[in-house]
Amino acid sequence: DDCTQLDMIKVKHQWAEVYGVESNRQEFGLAVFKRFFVIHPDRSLFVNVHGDNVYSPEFQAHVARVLAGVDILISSMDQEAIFKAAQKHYADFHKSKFGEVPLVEFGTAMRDVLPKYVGLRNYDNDSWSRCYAYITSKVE
Ligand code: HEM
Repeated sequence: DDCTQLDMIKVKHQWAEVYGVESNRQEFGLAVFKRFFVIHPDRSLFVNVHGDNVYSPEFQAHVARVLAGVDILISSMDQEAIFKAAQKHYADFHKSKFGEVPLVEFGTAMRDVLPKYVGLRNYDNDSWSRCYAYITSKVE
């Protein structure tokens, strides 16, 4: 299913609660990665960023970089040319260094954690599913 204009508005708005100035984005990111490692226990790709200790400064800095990437994708979702360029940048980076990465599992981890940070009443799982699929869709 498509990530519609309305889905984008909702996701951007809810993302602001998670990642905006008044949020605790570091705590959110840590929760996502903890959940991700439950779903996908293999941490071997993350040795360079101290994946064995998610509380280490090295891993926390990695978390910040990934969330910044998610922020760029979400922010540019409705500006096709910029979005495509950003998406290609991350796709090429992961592909050249690691081959396929478990993006579906990462999305599940995000959606498992999001309701706690967005607020259950506002959280729209369907919009997040559709737009996460969009931002992680295959690039030509
Ligand atoms: C939408 C999803 C994702 C985004 C936006 C994203 C973004 C990023 C960014 C911005 C970096 C840092 C690049 C740099 O060094 O400047 C990174 C590194 C990395 N990402 Fe992702 N990522 C995503 C999902 C994943 C997933 C699911 C995996 C699963 C294995 C993964 C594995 C890695 C690894 C292993 C690194 C490098 C760690 C190191 O520095 O050694 N990423 N990612």
